[in-house]
Amino acid sequence: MGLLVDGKWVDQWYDTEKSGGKFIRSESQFRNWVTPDGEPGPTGSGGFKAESGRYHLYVSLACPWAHRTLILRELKGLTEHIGVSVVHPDMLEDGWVFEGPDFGSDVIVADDLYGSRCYHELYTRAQPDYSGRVTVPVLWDKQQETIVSNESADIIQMFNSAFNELTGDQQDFYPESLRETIDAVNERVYHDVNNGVYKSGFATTQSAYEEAFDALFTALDWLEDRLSQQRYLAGDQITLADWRLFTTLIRFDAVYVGHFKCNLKRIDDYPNLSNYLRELYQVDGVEQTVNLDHIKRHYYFSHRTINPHGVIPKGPALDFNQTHDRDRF
Ligand SMILES: N[C@@H](CCC(=O)N[C@@H](CS)C(=O)NCC(=O)O)C(=O)O
Repeated sequence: MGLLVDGKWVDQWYDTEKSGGKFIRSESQFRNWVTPDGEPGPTGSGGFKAESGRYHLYVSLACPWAHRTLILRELKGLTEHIGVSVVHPDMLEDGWVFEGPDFGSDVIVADDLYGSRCYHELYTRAQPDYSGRVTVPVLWDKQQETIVSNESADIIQMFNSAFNELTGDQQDFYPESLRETIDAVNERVYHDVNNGVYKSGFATTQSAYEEAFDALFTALDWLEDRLSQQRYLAGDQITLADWRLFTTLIRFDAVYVGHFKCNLKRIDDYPNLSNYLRELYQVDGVEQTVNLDHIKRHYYFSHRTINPHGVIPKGPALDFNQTHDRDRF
């Protein structure tokens, strides 16, 4: 685990000393957008036109942020247009790498474009003097050999609409009329739930942990209540808000309850959240993006400050294919 400083890899864990034990997530630095015509998007520079085969996605199957991009790639019919490379789930002294011990998963781990060993080589290929965290996901442009974006929230918006002409898929998970609601839900879900579990798990003081824990379970109660009144977070259609929550919920009982000490309740204890989770899991294309072997292996084996011996729990038994009751709406 580490980061790049002026293009050189430095092995160090998150520094929580200056923030009173709190984990503070850094901002993503590559913020360009793929657009239908190559015009600049809301941030960054232009020159990234939507084209088949031009872009490549680098992910970890363990990572909830990368997971969002894989889901949108499936749902928007982009699998033939955008390739994917998967890192090994063990993230140790060299950060994410493309090699590692077998642990019972048959997913191929490799950098399909450059055959790199370390994932940070991709960042220095894009920017030789890069300083900052080396995170997944990355949307890579094979033509300019650079990173278009390393911000999953932006990548899922690009996938939602930039390639529509190419794929003919007009489904809209971020419709104009619901944007205000979606953005408001996202804001709370991001801080208290998606990032909230990390703030709880990576806290190094009791008070920082308890603050994150309380905000997380207050937000889960709010979501449970919302989902007792409507089928999805923004109303009666699935939107980006749902997919952004989904990737945290699917990891919750297997990892966050134990490893990140988010143990007031399990998702299974919330009737609406658990049925909603199963419904989203059963949407066509989603199940194949979920890999619980990579998920459990990554968190329990890589976070040695939290779990020094890297022992991975065998349970819990989970079955997201059980029937759900969400068609009651
Ligand atoms: N804001 C980024 C966050 C991505 C992120 O933090 N990914 C984690 C994996 S779950 C990572 O690669 N961490 C490596 C590190 O922080 O050094 C996004 O949503 O794309």
